[in-house]
Amino acid sequence: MATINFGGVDETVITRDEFPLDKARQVLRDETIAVIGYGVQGPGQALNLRDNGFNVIVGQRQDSSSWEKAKSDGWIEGETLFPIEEAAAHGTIIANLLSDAGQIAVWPTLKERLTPGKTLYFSHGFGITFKEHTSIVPPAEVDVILAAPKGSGTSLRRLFLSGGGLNSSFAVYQDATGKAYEKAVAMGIGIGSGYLFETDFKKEVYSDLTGERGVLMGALAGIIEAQYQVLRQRGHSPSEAFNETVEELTQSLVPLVGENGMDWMYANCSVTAQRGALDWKGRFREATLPVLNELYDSVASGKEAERTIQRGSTQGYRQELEAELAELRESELWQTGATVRQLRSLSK
Ligand SMILES: NC(=O)c1ccc[n+]([C@@H]2O[C@H](COP(=O)([O-])OP(=O)(O)OC[C@H]3O[C@@H](n4cnc5c(N)ncnc54)[C@H](O)[C@@H]3O)[C@@H](O)[C@H]2O)c1
Ligand SMILES: CC(C)(O)[C@@H](O)C(=O)O
Ligand SMILES: [Mg+2]
Ligand SMILES: [Mg+2]
Repeated sequence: MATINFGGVDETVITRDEFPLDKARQVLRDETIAVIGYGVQGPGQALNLRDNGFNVIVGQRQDSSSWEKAKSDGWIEGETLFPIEEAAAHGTIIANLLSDAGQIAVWPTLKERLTPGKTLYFSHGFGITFKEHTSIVPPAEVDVILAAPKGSGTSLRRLFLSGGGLNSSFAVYQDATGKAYEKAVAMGIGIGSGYLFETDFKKEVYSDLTGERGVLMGALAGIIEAQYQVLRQRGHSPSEAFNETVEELTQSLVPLVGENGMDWMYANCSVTAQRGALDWKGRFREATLPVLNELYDSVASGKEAERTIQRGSTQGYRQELEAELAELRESELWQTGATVRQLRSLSK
């Protein structure tokens, strides 16, 4: 375990150097990891674990598109691919990677198979933290651990295949065997994490729900829509509005932020741009602070969890989500984006 100073604050970080893959394999050598759910994280984690040499099986609803996807990813019916009940019975580490709302309906099935000494693994603190809403209360004799990749399961798999690793947080909620900590770290390494940051279930879910509703997804889409709208209403063409709002952001400036920080991106723009951005960023910060505080309160009060569960448990919810995404995709803004993306290949 390394102590690393982040902006003046010491934090505990696990690196692959001190907890190499061989050690992770050693810790989990007698375990069968049953990955339950094959949505986005399910495939990423199950395939990385399998390729890393762990003993993995997948549990999924039969006659679902995810079942077919699992088969096409090389999981074999009756050998490494089972209905949820069977996989949970075979698994000694039950990796609960169902949707957060879906975990509620399946919980009694998993709970029944969580015999003493087994491990319950999550990639989110949701089910445990919001137990008043989920009723997920694990038996006392099992370890309860978390490794939560800080990014999409798609990126987790892509980075793994390219030899990299996505950073994850990890936590122990319940240590029944005295080995929960090393199992959590070993799972984190096994699924293909780069660095592992220690947290607890509550902090993980509060920060994660705030991040995705805020800057990472909700605020990102919202501020893009607002600026595009202003530019269009002031007479700019779709392509001009899109290029100045999205294309330059994703293709030129955000990669520079990722590479070397905000000041580096600023320093690579004109003095005119730097002056204006430095003058205006405070206005944007102040304008969004109340919204972000309201969002955090909504997360901490359980309101966000309640809404996720309520909406996520209704019949036909996947189709509703699809329809909302289609509306986004078919908007002038994102249709313009589709055309602009096609032009990228021509300019290569
Ligand atoms: N999507 C990500 O990249 C990501 C990143 C970090 C953490 N997580 C966490 O990982 C977990 C899994 O997320 P995900 O996005 O992969 O899930 P998801 O929403 O894609 O759902 C996973 C699977 O659950 C199945 N499912 C849902 N309800 C069910 C039910 N009642 N019975 C049986 N199966 C059901 C779905 O068919 C799907 O195959 C969640 O806790 C999530 O918060 C996800
Ligand atoms: C990929 C995200 C947004 O980081 C994750 O938290 C999720 O819920 O999918
Ligand atoms: Mg999330
Ligand atoms: Mg997240």
